[in-house]
Amino acid sequence: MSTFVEDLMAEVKAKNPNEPEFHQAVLEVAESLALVYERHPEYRSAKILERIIEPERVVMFRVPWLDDQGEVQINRGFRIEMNSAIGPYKGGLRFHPSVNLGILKFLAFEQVFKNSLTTLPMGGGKGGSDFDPKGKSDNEVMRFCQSFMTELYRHIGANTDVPAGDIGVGAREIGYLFGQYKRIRNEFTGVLTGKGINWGGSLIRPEATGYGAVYFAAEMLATRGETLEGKVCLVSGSGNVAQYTTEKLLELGAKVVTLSDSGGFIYDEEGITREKLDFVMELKNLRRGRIKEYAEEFKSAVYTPADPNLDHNPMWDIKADCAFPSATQNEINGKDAENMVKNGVFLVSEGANMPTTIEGVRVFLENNVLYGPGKAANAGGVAVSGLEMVQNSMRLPWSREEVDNRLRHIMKSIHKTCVETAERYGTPGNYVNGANIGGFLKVANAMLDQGVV
Ligand SMILES: NC(=O)C1=CN([C@@H]2O[C@H](COP(=O)(O)OP(=O)(O)OC[C@H]3O[C@@H](n4cnc5c(N)ncnc54)[C@H](O)[C@@H]3O)[C@@H](O)[C@H]2O)C=CC1
Ligand SMILES: O=C(O)CCC(=O)C(=O)O
Repeated sequence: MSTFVEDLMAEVKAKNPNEPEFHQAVLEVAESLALVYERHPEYRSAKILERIIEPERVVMFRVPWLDDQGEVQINRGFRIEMNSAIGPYKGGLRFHPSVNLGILKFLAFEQVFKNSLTTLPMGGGKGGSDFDPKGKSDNEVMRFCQSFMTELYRHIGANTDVPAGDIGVGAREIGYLFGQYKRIRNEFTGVLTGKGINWGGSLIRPEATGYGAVYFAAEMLATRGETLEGKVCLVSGSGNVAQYTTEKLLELGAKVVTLSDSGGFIYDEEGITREKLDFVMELKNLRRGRIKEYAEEFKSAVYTPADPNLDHNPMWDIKADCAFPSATQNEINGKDAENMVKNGVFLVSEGANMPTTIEGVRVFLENNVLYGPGKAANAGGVAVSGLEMVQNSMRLPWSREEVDNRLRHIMKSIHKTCVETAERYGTPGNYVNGANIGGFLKVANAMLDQGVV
């Protein structure tokens, strides 16, 4: 580790105690930027990274609501407005009991670089709450969302900060949040993305993150003259990103054999077909059930419950060619990464944000795995959110084909930026450096132009 990185990390840890995920995200970027700082001391003297690390604004607020029994419940709400050098703050809202300041800061920090890579004018932000939508009635979710927006509305706006979905925030939640914003502000604007198609949403936004992660994988494979046809793929998660990753993989002739949720994973050796995926979509999006039910429905599948006492996840110990982690942060540790390499996995395209630990990333890079980090591979979601903002400004919706073509083009361009930047900075094939440096340069140059703000 260079002295620059050591000093920076000591300060980050001292100023942001008890935020391990944030430290991890900063360390990964700082290590890449050490290569840039050797050539461009102007970024170092202007303390660009030190400024990016400090959120422009953090809003933390009380979210009181009444449950179906009439009892008062209190959650904590957050919005991290991380960086607005290249556009309005943009990034999702996460509703999950694990949400805290450190997790949202890591996500907002990643978002700054990711949004820059999309080529669209979007700054970085993230928000959410420790509210758990699991097991709540629609009315409870609505009352929570209305209370959340009753504070959040002051801080956001179509040209200021545009939230969207993330874990636990899908079409239902965005609908309730948008309804409350419109009621309070008395205006119909593109203040949120991921909206319903009849009220300002964009076609392909629900599919975009998953499709994008697969397009990115196809680009990586093309560098070795390969395609996804016939590849055996591990997909984790079973929510929005996992579902549309699976859909696109099936379309391109790959075989998907796993899906998971926080309870455990299913392994279907025969492969998840279109019909089985429809079952998962109904199970997760409408009935809001557990993935375990897949193995009860389809006899070709085996369900393995999650075991917190194991030092690895047996799902990552299954023979396969490609992996698409699409659940949550740090779901692949060093041991998992070793198991994957041992079992033949030679491509990892991250649909989730930071699903691989620092040790896991090291294993992938040392073993020449085609490793697409989340901030590049899953940027398709926010990219189509950016396209939703464009359509809202024009008050003109685009066709499915138009949006999908633009998404493909953006993923191709992100891939090209990663490859060319990694090469320019002396680490060919290293998508981590390519994404970190490629995302950084645009933001850093904008910050230099705009003075010390
Ligand atoms: N929705 C989007 O457009 C984007 C999402 N992402 C990332 O993709 C990942 C998945 O998000 P979505 O599919 O949108 O959320 P979702 O709420 O639709 O699905 C989340 C999935 O992850 C699983 N999960 C959550 N916590 C878990 C845990 N602790 N252990 C095991 N499984 C767990 C859930 O059971 C569920 O299957 C997250 O890392 C998110 O930040 C990244 C870019 C955009
Ligand atoms: O669509 C968006 O604005 C946010 C997507 C998101 O939260 C992410 O890229 O992690």
